[in-house]
Amino acid sequence: MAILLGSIADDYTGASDLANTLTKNGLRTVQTVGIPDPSLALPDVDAVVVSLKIRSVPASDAVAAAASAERWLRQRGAGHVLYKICSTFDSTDAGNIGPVTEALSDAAGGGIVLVTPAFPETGRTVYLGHLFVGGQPLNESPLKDHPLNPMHDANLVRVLTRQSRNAVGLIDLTTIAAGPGAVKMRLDAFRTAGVTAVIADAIFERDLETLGEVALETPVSTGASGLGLGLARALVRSGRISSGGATTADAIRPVGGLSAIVAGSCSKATLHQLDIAERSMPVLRLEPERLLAGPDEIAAAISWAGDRISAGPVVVAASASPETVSRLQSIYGREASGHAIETATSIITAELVERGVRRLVVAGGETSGAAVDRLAIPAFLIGPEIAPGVPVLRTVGNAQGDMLLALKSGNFGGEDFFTAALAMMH
Ligand SMILES: Nc1ncnc2c1ncn2[C@@H]1O[C@H](COP(=O)(O)OP(=O)(O)OP(=O)(O)O)[C@@H](O)[C@H]1O
Ligand SMILES: O=C(O)[C@@H](O)C(=O)CO
Repeated sequence: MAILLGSIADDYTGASDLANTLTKNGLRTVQTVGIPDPSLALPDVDAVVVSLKIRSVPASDAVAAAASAERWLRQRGAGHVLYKICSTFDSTDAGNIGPVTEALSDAAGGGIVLVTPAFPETGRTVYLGHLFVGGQPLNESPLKDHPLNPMHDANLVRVLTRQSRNAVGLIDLTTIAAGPGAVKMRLDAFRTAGVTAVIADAIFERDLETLGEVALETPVSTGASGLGLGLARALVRSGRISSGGATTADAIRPVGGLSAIVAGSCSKATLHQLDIAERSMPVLRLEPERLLAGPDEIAAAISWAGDRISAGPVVVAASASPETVSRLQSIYGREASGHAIETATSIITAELVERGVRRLVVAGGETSGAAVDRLAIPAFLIGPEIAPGVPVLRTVGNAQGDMLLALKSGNFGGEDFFTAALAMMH
């Protein structure tokens, strides 16, 4: 299997978001969970998205994991590797976007890297290097209260500079509107000045098409699904996609079994989706303090779900408001509480699957990563889109048999996302 485009995603929901975008734009795509075991038979595809859980780990661990994935992708023919980051640039001053971008660039011989988290379809735009989430600058958006990576600066040149060894440049919208030739000239000037990463503005899909065309001529880029769209369209335009396009129908053949939703995302969108779900299905709100105190809360949740699940889908949620999250973090620490809650939600997920759940929605990137790892699912085929950035996924090579999943990024999906997702999974 020779692939045209490789991607390393820093979390699992982000990986499915990108895989969805690549599929919608004509690339046959598979999402793997980590570097797949050689024994796993992967379908014939144009693009592979390797999901890693490296957004909120120490930078040196993120660099090592990304470097191995890059080698694996290059060995399979990938001429370009996109490092898929969050469209809200989730990271801290300690990394990991800067260190991983520089390491991937070094591995590819040291070229300049285009960086943009723009994803206009979900309201993420970049202007003069400043990231907007809907109508708000990043630092005024709900991302200011993110449990793991609170974002307090909308100026991405500054944010990336704090994470990088080398200088960071900006390619502004005026240059991008002038087309690929103008962008290449600007990149050349930056390269001569020793800059190794540039934040690129993008507001409309046409900006991302320009950036995708330029990026495809370089070995590495860093961005969200918008840049994926640009790269996919550039590949299709180049005539190098021979497959006649991607299809998603096969991925949603019915799997039967029970269905459940597990949420660990504390994002504003998820909190509202949980309130709406409460009107139509049983929702268990876990007590985070009790989750951290010992195994009793996990056992109680499994028993609560076991009593109800044969009658219809159930929801188990750790999610809480920013005030509750900060109170917990001030007692137990940010990383320790996040990690303990992810472990708890992943144990509950695995127990639900043990009891026959085959259709599963997980809300939150870190939460999804922990759950998918515990289930040891090796890879996913990409099905149709439920909401922008969230496709139905079908497991490949799963020990429990075929399952359908949706891994929802915290801020994605309309208010009825959970019922909409389950309505597409049979
Ligand atoms: N009640 C809570 N108090 C403190 N932390 C919590 C609570 N509930 C969940 N968490 C933690 O908050 C973090 C949420 O991150 P996660 O990536 O799952 O969601 P998200 O950031 O909304 O999603 P995404 O990364 O896809 O945008 C996880 O580490 C989770 O364990
Ligand atoms: O880009 C996004 O916003 C999402 O795919 C994501 O990465 C959230 O975890």
